[in-house]
Amino acid sequence: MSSTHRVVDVVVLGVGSGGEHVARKLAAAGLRVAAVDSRLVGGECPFYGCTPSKLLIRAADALAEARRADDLGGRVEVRASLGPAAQRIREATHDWHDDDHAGTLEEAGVRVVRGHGRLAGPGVVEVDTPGGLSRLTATRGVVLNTGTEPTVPDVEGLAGTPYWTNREVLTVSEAPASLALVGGGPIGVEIAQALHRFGTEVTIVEAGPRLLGSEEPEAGDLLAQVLREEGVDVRTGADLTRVEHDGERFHLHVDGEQVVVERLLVAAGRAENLGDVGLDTVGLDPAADHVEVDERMRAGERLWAVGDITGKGPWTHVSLYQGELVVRDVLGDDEGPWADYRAVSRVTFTDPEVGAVGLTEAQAREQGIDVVVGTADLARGPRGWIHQAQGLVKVVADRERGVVVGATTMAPYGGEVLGLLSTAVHAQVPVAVLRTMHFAYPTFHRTIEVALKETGL
Ligand SMILES: Cc1cc2nc3c(=O)[nH]c(=O)nc-3n(C[C@H](O)[C@H](O)[C@H](O)COP(=O)(O)OP(=O)(O)OC[C@H]3O[C@@H](n4cnc5c(N)ncnc54)[C@H](O)[C@@H]3O)c2cc1C
Ligand SMILES: NC(=O)c1ccc[n+]([C@@H]2O[C@H](COP(=O)([O-])OP(=O)(O)OC[C@H]3O[C@@H](n4cnc5c(N)ncnc54)[C@H](O)[C@@H]3O)[C@@H](O)[C@H]2O)c1
Repeated sequence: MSSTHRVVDVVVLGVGSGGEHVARKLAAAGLRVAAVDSRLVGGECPFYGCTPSKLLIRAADALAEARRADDLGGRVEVRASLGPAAQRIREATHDWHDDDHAGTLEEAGVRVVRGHGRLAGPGVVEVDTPGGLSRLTATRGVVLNTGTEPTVPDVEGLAGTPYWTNREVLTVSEAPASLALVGGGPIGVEIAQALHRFGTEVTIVEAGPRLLGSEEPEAGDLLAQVLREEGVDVRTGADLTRVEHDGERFHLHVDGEQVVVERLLVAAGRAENLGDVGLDTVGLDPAADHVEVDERMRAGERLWAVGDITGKGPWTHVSLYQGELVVRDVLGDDEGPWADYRAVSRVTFTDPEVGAVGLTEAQAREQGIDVVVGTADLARGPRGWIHQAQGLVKVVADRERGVVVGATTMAPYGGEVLGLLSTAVHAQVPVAVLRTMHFAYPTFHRTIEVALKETGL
């Protein structure tokens, strides 16, 4: 095996959303940049995450809306087919080839290196490439962006069965007849509802007491109700003790019953890719859950980290936000502002969508905030009633400071409705000021006014 050595300014190790942004921007600024990836340059989001899942959901929502027309405007016959959505996904992912990412990085002057990379001391990365060992020395430093892998729970019999993770389910071109999902987090609920709308018989097996366990309990409970009304079998607090595959079907042993399905999707969380990236060579603990970063995303000597591995929020927009901070730090910006996670927003793209920003009520109480909440039922608002939609708005406010510190907007396009409250949390707009706003009639966001009033602030 041969070995090569190259000196650059910056090495991006793992090219997810934030790493790709860093590599492109620093190369455009004239720096010598190498970007190392062992799989697809661009990471999970464009190939197996956000983009394909949202294309699937867009198609499934169109089916649901067409079915609603039956009650509202006349007879509509829906014959669902996954074909067009699968085709759009294939186009968007270039059939799971990363030319659009790696190629454009190379055009921007980035040297793309394929293979598993590891830190080998401050500013040094070694890559197992198909042609041998490649040693990269980064004079300014390394940006670590190695992301996550699906976690597979330790359930008897599960290992060795042909289960799917997000990486398989988003590549299919036909909806399975039946599917069980292990996990009722964002991946589980989004895919469960979408495939159910394409005709798949769906069972969600969630060990925790509710769906979307990290969000407000009211949202998880209402989502379970919505999914059940739609026909999804939602089992929360479920104890999955064993899985078998008989060559054709999966048999799940859940709470003493058997659930028999054609396909099984494991959506039970993610594990950070930190075990084999040489963290010990830079004085960091390879067994830690996350890489600790400061407000400039610095993680050690000549080392920055961005994305899911920082534990600041496992979303693409957080990775991109952090990537931009690294770009500014590398290019010598001394002004800031630096990282601020008070108003991190996120959206689960079910129907209705669950948008959230900042702290949940429980998190605010844990922080010792004198909490006051306001909750309002979207169905009682004018547009909620017109649309026969279900949803809610919950605001979590700091009584002492009179500002909103967190909020949930569950509604059709709830992720868009969230914008107003994201601004409120980010800019610390007093509740008293928000309550004097004009809320257009009859919008979904009028329900925010009701929730704000409920706080009594
Ligand atoms: C199904 C699904 C849907 C999602 N939907 C959304 C959504 O709608 N909105 C949203 O904001 N987020 C969503 N997410 C989360 C989002 O995908 C991630 O937060 C996002 O990809 C950011 O990840 P990252 O930057 O940490 O790196 P990743 O995208 O995880 O990329 C890490 C890269 O590092 C590479 N790598 C790892 N180790 C090494 C190594 N040792 N050597 C070389 N290369 C290595 C990997 O091959 C990979 O390319 C979704 C996730 C999933 C799974
Ligand atoms: N719209 C979005 O922004 C979006 C969409 C999908 C995924 N994501 C991100 O991707 C990441 C992964 O999503 P996820 O849904 O896999 O993770 P998650 O950790 O949020 O949820 C996993 C769920 O699986 C359950 N679980 C774990 N082991 C189980 C078992 N043995 N039996 C039954 N249930 C079990 C957990 O209780 C949990 O509710 C998340 O961090 C999420 O934020 C984001």
